[in-house]
Amino acid sequence: MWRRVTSLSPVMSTSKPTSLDQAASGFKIWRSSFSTETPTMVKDGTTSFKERNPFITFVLGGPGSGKGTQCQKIVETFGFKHLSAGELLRREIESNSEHWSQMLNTIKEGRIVPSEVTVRLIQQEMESSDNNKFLIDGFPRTEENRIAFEQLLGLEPNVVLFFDCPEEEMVKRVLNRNQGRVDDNIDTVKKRLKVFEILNLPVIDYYSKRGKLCKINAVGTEDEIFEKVRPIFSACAGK
Ligand SMILES: Nc1ncnc2c1ncn2[C@@H]1O[C@H](COP(=O)(O)OP(=O)(O)OP(=O)(O)O)[C@@H](O)[C@H]1O
Ligand SMILES: O=c1ccn([C@@H]2O[C@H](COP(=O)(O)O)[C@@H](O)[C@H]2O)c(=O)[nH]1
Ligand SMILES: [Mg+2]
Repeated sequence: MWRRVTSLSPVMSTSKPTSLDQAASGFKIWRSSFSTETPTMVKDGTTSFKERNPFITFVLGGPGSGKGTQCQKIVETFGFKHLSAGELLRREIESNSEHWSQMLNTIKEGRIVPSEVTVRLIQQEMESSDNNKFLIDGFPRTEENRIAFEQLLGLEPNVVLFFDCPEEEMVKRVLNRNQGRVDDNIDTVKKRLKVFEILNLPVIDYYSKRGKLCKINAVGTEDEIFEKVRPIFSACAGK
């Protein structure tokens, strides 16, 4: 019942002056204060992150599709480092970092935080990790996110998981989650579903065309779903 998309409403902020950008014009000052320097530059003979040749998995799916739940199981079984983009943003808000109130409002509205913010947070976590296998959960949300990540880090994902779940099931799971998230309410969930359909499905389609997508039916118990995930990583981990 929430699948109909009537317009490209103000769901994200882009770096080019499009109509979407105008709709999100409240972000302009916020965005301009973030550095665009590429932190992967080699400094003083140190190795760039790209040269570590990390194994990168993007984990995508609508709100409540079970991304975080399955990431936890992948971590336990295959030893990946789990980076949830939403969690990194929530941590920034809790630490009262600069722009915390814009981030909070964006999340309450189910919209997308500018790429430079999210990519910077993900990049910092990756570069400071000893682990070289990453699960990047809930990112990229938009084509702009995807391009920003690939350009700034000079890296593409090795695998993209897509947890495909019916909307009714996603709504039920989110509303039962009980973790005190500001976006776990019916109004925000409707908006997040719309944003997912308009902005995230094209990213999923892009990786499908590149032969990188593993689409998983996310209906069933958590263990049943993990049994569909396991073979994807078993091949490279020998488990
Ligand atoms: N297969 C499942 N069956 C029933 N409930 C599930 C299943 N997988 C996860 N859940 C529950 O559904 C809720 C949402 O799961 P989870 O947080 O993993 O989703 P998510 O995709 O990370 O969502 P979001 O994008 O909102 O962060 C949680 O309460 C979780 O315990
Ligand atoms: O790359 C991202 C990831 C998340 N957001 C915002 O955070 C919320 C919650 O994300 P979850 O992955 O569901 O935890 C999401 O609805 C967005 O508002 C983002 O802007 N960019
Ligand atoms: Mg999650």
